[in-house]
This record gives sequence, C-alpha cells and structure tokens, in this order.
Amino acid sequence: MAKRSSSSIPVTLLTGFLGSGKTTLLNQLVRQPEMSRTLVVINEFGEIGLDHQLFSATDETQVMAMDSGCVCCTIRGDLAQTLRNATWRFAREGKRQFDRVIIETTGLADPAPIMHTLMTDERIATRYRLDGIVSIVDASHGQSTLNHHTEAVKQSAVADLLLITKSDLASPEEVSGLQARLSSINPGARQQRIINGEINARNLMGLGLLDADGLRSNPQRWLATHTATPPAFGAMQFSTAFNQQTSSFPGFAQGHTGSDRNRHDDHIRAHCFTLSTPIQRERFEAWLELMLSLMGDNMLRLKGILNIAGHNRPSVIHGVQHVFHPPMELDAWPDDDHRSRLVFITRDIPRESLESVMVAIT
Ligand SMILES: Nc1nc2c(ncn2[C@@H]2O[C@H](COP(=O)(O)OP(=O)(O)OP(=O)(O)O)[C@@H](O)[C@H]2O)c(=O)[nH]1
Repeated sequence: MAKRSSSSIPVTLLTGFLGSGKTTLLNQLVRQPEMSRTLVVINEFGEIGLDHQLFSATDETQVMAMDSGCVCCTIRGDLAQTLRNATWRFAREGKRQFDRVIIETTGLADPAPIMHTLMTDERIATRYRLDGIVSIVDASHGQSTLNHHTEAVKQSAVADLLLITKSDLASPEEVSGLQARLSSINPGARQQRIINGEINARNLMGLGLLDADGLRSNPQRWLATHTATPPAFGAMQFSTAFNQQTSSFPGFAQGHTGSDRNRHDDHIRAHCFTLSTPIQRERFEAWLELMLSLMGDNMLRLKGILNIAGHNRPSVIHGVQHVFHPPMELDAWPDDDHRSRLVFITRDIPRESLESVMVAIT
C-alpha cells in the first residue's frame, strides 16, 4: 500500500461550461502572490489573454485510448507531454519554478481523461497529484446549461468546489434554485458565489486529501458533506442523493421531491456508505475490481477512507470511472471515528447494485 507523498505537485482542474467565467477567474487569480509559482495550462484553442509568466498551452483534441483499449478510458496525450516536460521547461538553474499547476479545460471538456492522465502515466502520477476539481457554473444560464448539456452535469458531479459566477445577473431565487440543484447533483462539493472572478486563490487550494500546504491530510473535509447525513445504523449506513431525494439504509427515508425525468442530472447520484466493521482487504479489492469493470464510465467518481482489518492506520482511495489511485495509507486517523466511509458518484446505477454487495466486504 503506497504512502502518501506530500512532495508531489498539486494539480487543480478548472472546468466550467462555455462562457461561464473561467478566463475571468484565472485573470484574477494570477494577480495574487499565492499564484506566482503556479503553472497555468490552458487549451491552445482558447483565448489566451493571460498575463502570467508560467503558462503553457495544450491541445484537448488529442484524447487517446489507454493501452487497455477500454472505451471509457482515454487520456490526454498532449497534457501528459506538457506535464512531463514542464519540470525542466519551467526550470531555472536546475530548479523548478512552479510548485502548483492549474489546468483550464474548454467548456465542453470531459474531466475524466485529465484525471486518467494524472493517475495512469507513471512518470506523472509520481510527480503530480490531483488536488481538486473546481467547476464554474454561470448563475444566469446554469439551469438551462444543465438541462441541455450532459458535459455540464458531469463537470458539476465530479467537482470538489462549485463556483457560481454571474450571480449579479440572476435573481436571488434563480441563484438559490441553481444552488439547490447543484447540491442534489453533488452534495459533497462546497459552493461559493463569485462575481467577476473575485476570490482568494487559497480557496481553490487544498481541496483534496491534503491541505493547501500539502502537509496535513483532511479526510473529514474531503468526504464531509457526503457522509454527514444518515444516522448510525449498526454496521452500515447508506444514503443516496438523487435530485433532492435522499434515503438511507434501511428504513431511513428522508423525503423527496418529484423531478423532470428528462433532465441529465436525474441520472446522477451520490451514494454514501459508512461501515463500522473493518473491511477485509482482499474481499474489498476483488469486489471493487469487479464492480468498477462492470460500471465503466457510469462510475463518475469514487472517494473513500477505509479501515482495513489488521491495519492501525486508515487508507484512502479515490478514482474516476474504473481508474483509481491505489489505496494510500495515512499516518494516523484524524480523530476517534475509525469507520470506513465510501462515496460513489454514479450515473444510471441503481443503489441496490451497490448496497447488496457492501455487506460482503466486512
Ligand atoms: N456580469 C458578470 N459577468 C461576468 C462574470 N464573470 C465573467 N463574466 C463575463 O462573462 C464573459 C465570459 O467570461 P470568460 O471568463 O471569458 O468565460 P470562459 O469560461 O473563459 O469562456 P470560454 O473560454 O469561452 O469557455 C466575459 O464577458 C466576462 O467578463 C460575473 O461574475 N458577472
């Protein structure tokens, strides 16, 4: 089991639909001293217009299948090359000039190939780590974008931080309606409203398992909202967020509202499990491998902190589709709560499919 590496370079992925305000945000960010050692990687077809020394362009169209030939697994060949070369290209007298990377994608981009690139290329995975996914949603067009573009729903579903832009152009009701919808798509992501890209750069850092300085792990915050909802229930708790419909396992129905069945986000759910009995590692690995291969690209994201039987320290896992980082062992449990917590963000996977096998791993 790998130990976490706090020396690897954190990478923030900045997504958001066309015209949502990504460039406006980046222009604000690069003026802040916290960003002076951040390499900004932008798609070369985009408008560049960025006054920043550490800047590189990539070509998002160069998406290629991974060696496995799996249809849902693609990587970004150009990005892999950019990240591999960056450590010497942006170096002076043998010293790397950046300690952090932000990758901005075009509005239509699927975040999965970028996450696959960071996780599967050995030379990249050992040097860089995904710090977090930030998705921008335009308050004035957010609802209609989510209605019409499945990419936008996916970008929101996998985010760690959702930035709501242009709230000055929308009514308070429109903004709160959008925020409620985003909470149902991705209940674990923090939401923040910003106007004209104004935000402290530190708010975009440390969104993953490690804090902004890369020193301390913070699994509670990483998994926080997902696992906070259900009450304790013996060895296992379960909750599913589905367009404001939440239920817990078993007998913890918490009310729901109706929804328009044609919306893309009707297919996306966050499933959360809490297990108080230690997990049997071999059973868990076998189960995970089988389940992930069956789910393919319908597994949007997986995060978890695990209490593995026979281990005093917790392990964390995270993945996208069926590609995931091998479990990393943390130095210690962050508090007295030693239960395993797993969060799956899925598309079109009935909760029963996950629920029925969860008991088998303890
Ligand atoms: N009123 C208002 N306008 C904003 C805000 N944020 C961005 N804009 C404007 O929205 C337009 C699009 O912003 P960009 O930053 O170019 O958006 P983008 O996501 O980079 O766009 P693409 O690269 O085309 O996908 C620009 O005219 C911005 O000035 C905001 O909070 N309020």
